Amino acid sequence: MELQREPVVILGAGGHAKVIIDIIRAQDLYDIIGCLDQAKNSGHCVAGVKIIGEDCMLEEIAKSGVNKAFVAIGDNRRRAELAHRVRRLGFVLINVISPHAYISAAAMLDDGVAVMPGAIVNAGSRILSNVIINTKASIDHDCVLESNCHIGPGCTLAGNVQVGEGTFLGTGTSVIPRVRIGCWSITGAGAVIVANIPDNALAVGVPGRVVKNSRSRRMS
Ligand SMILES: CC(=O)SCCNC(=O)CCNC(=O)[C@H](O)C(C)(C)COP(=O)(O)OP(=O)(O)OC[C@H]1O[C@@H](n2cnc3c(N)ncnc32)[C@H](O)[C@@H]1OP(=O)(O)O
Repeated sequence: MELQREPVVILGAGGHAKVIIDIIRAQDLYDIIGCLDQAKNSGHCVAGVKIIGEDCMLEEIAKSGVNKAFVAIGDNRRRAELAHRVRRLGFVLINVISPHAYISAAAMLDDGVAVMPGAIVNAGSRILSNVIINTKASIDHDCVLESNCHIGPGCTLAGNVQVGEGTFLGTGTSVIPRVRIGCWSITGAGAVIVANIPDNALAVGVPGRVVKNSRSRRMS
């Protein structure tokens, strides 16, 4: 008997959404009813999926009986805001996990999480809501990734690392064991983090040093 796929709506239609669509197709659990984006892009397609309108259509979509959504937006603050809004409208946020990622059975994932191809999540790690674990990133044992953070492509987190809410780790960041990176911070591509990083900091280099405040920057 063929499995019934559930309908899901995607918020966002950029490069990140393109990868999310690819993984949802590989998961083979959901039928994508369309993407929501800015009005000027309505009618266009992303990875073969139609942009059916703007976020203001969410209520109408909910009334039509669709109750699954995914926020496919790389910017951490915007993703957090939209996730809050779709939950208030009664949607359930699905997890988008590549079949080419390894997730330990002893790891815990909340909702709205994206795990891209080649990523690894080892035993005892906790991944909270709306986190992105990008391509080939590895999260070793007993890490905690707080909600709305984004672990960029190729990052390596050793054991017992904590990443605060809304933080973005740039491509190829490495973090040694037991370090905490605070909330809404950013690390530059290739940074090696060997000591705790406070909230709202931008840290770059080897070893990673805080060079400025992260507040004015986009998180992607
Ligand atoms: C699938 C995907 O694509 S997911 C998205 C992945 N995206 C990324 O990985 C982006 C990573 N981004 C970076 O590394 C950027 O360079 C950022 C975020 C660190 C730049 O942040 P900004 O606030 O624009 O900082 P700015 O460019 O002013 O740099 C500040 C200082 O840090 C230096 N710097 C910037 N990036 C780095 C880096 N990766 N490593 C070392 N030094 C760096 C700059 O040269 C500058 O030094 P100076 O003050 O001596 O001139």
